[in-house]
Amino acid sequence: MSSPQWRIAVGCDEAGVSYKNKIKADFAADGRVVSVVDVGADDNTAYPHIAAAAAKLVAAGECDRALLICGTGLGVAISANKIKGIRAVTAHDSFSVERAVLSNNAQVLCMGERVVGLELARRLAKEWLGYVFDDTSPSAAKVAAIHEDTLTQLPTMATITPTPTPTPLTIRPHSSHRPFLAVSTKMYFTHARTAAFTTHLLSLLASHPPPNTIDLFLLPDFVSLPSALSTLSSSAIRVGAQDCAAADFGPFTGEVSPAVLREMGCALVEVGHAERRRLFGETDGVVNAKVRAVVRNGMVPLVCVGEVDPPTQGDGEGDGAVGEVVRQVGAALEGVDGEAEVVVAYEPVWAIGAAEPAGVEHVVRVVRGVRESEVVKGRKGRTRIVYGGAAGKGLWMRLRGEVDGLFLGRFAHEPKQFVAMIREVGGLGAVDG
Ligand SMILES: O=C[C@H](O)COP(=O)(O)O
Repeated sequence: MSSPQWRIAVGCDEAGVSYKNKIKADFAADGRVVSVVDVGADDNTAYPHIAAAAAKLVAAGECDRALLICGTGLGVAISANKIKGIRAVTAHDSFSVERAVLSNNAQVLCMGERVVGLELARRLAKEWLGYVFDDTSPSAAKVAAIHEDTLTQLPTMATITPTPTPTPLTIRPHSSHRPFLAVSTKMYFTHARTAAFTTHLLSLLASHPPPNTIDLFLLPDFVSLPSALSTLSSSAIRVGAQDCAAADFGPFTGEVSPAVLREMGCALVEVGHAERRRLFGETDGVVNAKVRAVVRNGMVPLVCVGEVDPPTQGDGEGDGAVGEVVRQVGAALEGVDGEAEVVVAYEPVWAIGAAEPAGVEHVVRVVRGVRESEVVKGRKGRTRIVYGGAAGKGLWMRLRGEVDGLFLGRFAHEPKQFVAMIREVGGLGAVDG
């Protein structure tokens, strides 16, 4: 058998620079290596980004293998394994390096500069080049099983099991749903600002990881969707769109198809925002057609509803709002599969763009009214009701247990603000600075 010709990606964080450079030079001089791509600049880039960049080259078929170095070899392995199709291992002994390839067909080898001596690391990297996985070996079926859907795919929103709440019923009387937290950039951002927002968000989350108990979404403008999807692909933040067409394809110049959004990787589509109803004349019928289009394409609709006028004394403390909002929810969900997952965003129109959110009592009254309405109670699919409209820091502590999450706008347009909200909803402490 002819000896393999490897295309190898190498990378490291600041703790692994000298080993990475030494082994990279070894590879360059090794006749079994045809190319070496160094994804790690010698700066202070955090290891998850380096590891993901190298793993993506392997996943995309642009490299055959990757060798990653950090302080322990652990963080880079964990990060690389987040990339679909990647099997990354940390190994510091000859037998493990051999089995990593022959038993596990691992394409990514990780080592720790603070764990193993340089000469051993170089020797292991050299040995590693000599192993080739045998597709006909008994290990092949086990390796294939690693990537079966049940093991590798994150649960879809519809199948995520709600987190059991340890909080007493008196504090969380109306909601045991997994919290939902989304931020829309509306049309406030340039494309460059969206890119800077996602990059900064990633770096903040690297040092302050979000709890995995919340569904997190960013809804950028359409044009910024591809880069946001790419940048956030290995993070806990999923990406959604702010609107879509009611049809999948056809002569609808300027529209964006829900099928294309799905194809791009969107999981959520906002429909019926008050600004679209007011500025673009979207009626209940249009909103309903779009909700059906989103569900038809396998995504979750974020259905925006809300009364136009603030409550006045003598309207039964907002009962007029309850009736109007329940009516809007009913219209939006008409003909929608009752088993489909839906997120309803209660956004009083008068609170959107305001300095303060609606009062807690008002929100609670309307949200309870929607939750107890036949249109929601009759649904089998998970139906979360979240609040939006000048939502910001501190609001979750006042509304939790009554709403299933928050839909954020201006007050999460700085990455630090969004991270602060994530931590608040996740029950984590504030971050200094
Ligand atoms: O899309 C988000 C909501 O409309 C809330 O926006 P806002 O918080 O800037 O008022």
